[in-house]
Amino acid sequence: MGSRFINNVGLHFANDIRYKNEGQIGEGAFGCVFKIKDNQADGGTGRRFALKVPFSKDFPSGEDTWISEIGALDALQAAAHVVNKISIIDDPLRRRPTGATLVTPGWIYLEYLENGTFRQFVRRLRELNRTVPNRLIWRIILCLVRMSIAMAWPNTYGSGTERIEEVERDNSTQIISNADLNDDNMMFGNLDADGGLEHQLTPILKMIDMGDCLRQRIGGDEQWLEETTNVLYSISDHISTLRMRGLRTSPNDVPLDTDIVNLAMMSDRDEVDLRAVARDVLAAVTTRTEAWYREKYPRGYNVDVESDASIRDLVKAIFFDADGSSTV
Ligand SMILES: Nc1ncnc2c1ncn2[C@@H]1O[C@H](COP(=O)(O)OP(=O)(O)OP(=O)(O)O)[C@@H](O)[C@H]1O
Repeated sequence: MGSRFINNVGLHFANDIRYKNEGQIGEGAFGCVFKIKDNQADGGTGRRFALKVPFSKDFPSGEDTWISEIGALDALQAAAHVVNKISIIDDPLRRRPTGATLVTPGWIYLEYLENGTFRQFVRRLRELNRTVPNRLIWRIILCLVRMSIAMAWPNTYGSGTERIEEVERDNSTQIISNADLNDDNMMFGNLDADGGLEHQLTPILKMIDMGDCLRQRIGGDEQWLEETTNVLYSISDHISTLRMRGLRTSPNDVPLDTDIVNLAMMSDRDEVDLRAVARDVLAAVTTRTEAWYREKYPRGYNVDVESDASIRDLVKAIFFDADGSSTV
């Protein structure tokens, strides 16, 4: 879309010393995404955020069960594996600077996710051509499962502080599904020193683009099973991709977990139980430690690849170059 549109967004930020527009970082079919630096944040360390502006029309505010992107983001705002919508005080886009003729009915500010898309991650794994530890793959699968849990129990994540998604005992009365959960629509955030088992070694993966979401009322248990199975189908392609990237570069490497291989084939099944998948994946992340793999493969295998140090090393190679700046 035209540079006039981009310049127009720029004009709104140009005279506001609180922010620096660091330029366009993405352009999709329906809008532009900009990277904005907040000069005041954290005492001047310059936290970034993303600004998503549609070219025209509104964020489609759907017919039938389709919901708008803002609606979907609001519905899942407290889910840890969904990008956070943020608000800024005295929003520069609400002012009318001289010369600006920006025509857009809406925009959203999002937390800035530093570490690139799932697609870039997979490309980087291919380039590196190194054995991918099972423990790394399990952690990323758990992020995908957590996203599915958020979609399966949207009533739980509409408000409150951000929390890790957990399955609930009762089925929900509605679900939200993302018809476009492709590999460009998930991005990695940061490592989290307090992120426990899940995000201390591997950065969090979040759903970012919710422009094609459906909200469905659930009539009963059968429908719930059908719809949550569909939600799981939407992550199964990505698990298959991880399985394909689960390269073993030497016959001595610990083999790719057969349970990962089985999960990658879940779209062959008519019904998949989200609670069972969540339980099994969480159990794998929790119990399949380096020691677990060492016990399973006692002799002749290179189990070092499953160590925390090896995962850290690979994560550094995937997401950071030597000077610490992002490679993706
Ligand atoms: N929160 C974010 N942090 C960092 N980069 C982002 C963020 N959101 C979007 N981007 C960048 O902008 C690109 C486009 O974002 P997004 O998919 O949300 O836009 P879109 O216009 O809906 O695209 P499309 O409809 O074609 O999928 C992403 O692939 C990513 O590179």
